[in-house]
Amino acid sequence: MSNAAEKSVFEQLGGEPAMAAAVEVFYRRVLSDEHISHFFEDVDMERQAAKQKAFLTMVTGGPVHYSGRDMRAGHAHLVRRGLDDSHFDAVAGHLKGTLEELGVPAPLVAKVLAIAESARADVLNR
Ligand code: HEM
Repeated sequence: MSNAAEKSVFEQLGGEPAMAAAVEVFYRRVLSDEHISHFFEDVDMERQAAKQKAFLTMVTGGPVHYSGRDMRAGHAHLVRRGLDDSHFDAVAGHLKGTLEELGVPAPLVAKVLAIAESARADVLNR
């Protein structure tokens, strides 16, 4: 694994410690955005932190593996509450902003966003 191109984006970002920093920034951004923060109101804090970490680890190809069915099931109740493309776009935007704030190189940011984008249909249950 000496070739960086063979590493997952998760590893290229710096693995676990980088994820911890990213979770903090991402969490702050999402919860301070009134367009999407209401979806997180009834979610308990501990579970929320784990969710954010799972989110970032998953979209960067780290050691968390949810199937498409899990992503569908995990967001189905949110879709019933109106979750749509505008909310997905907002979360993707915060993901981008988080990585940029942490100084992640643009090509790597683009890779992460492409991975996140690939989950859109499942997250929105369509
Ligand atoms: C690439 C896009 C996304 C990924 C990879 C992702 C990932 C995840 C994961 C791994 C979970 C935990 C599932 C479980 O075990 O229950 C989860 C739950 C959740 N997601 Fe997402 N998510 C995405 C998009 C979104 C969006 C756009 C929103 C809302 C704006 C959102 C809001 C939530 C909430 C509120 C929960 C917790 C639900 C609950 O506990 O009741 N997610 N997400």
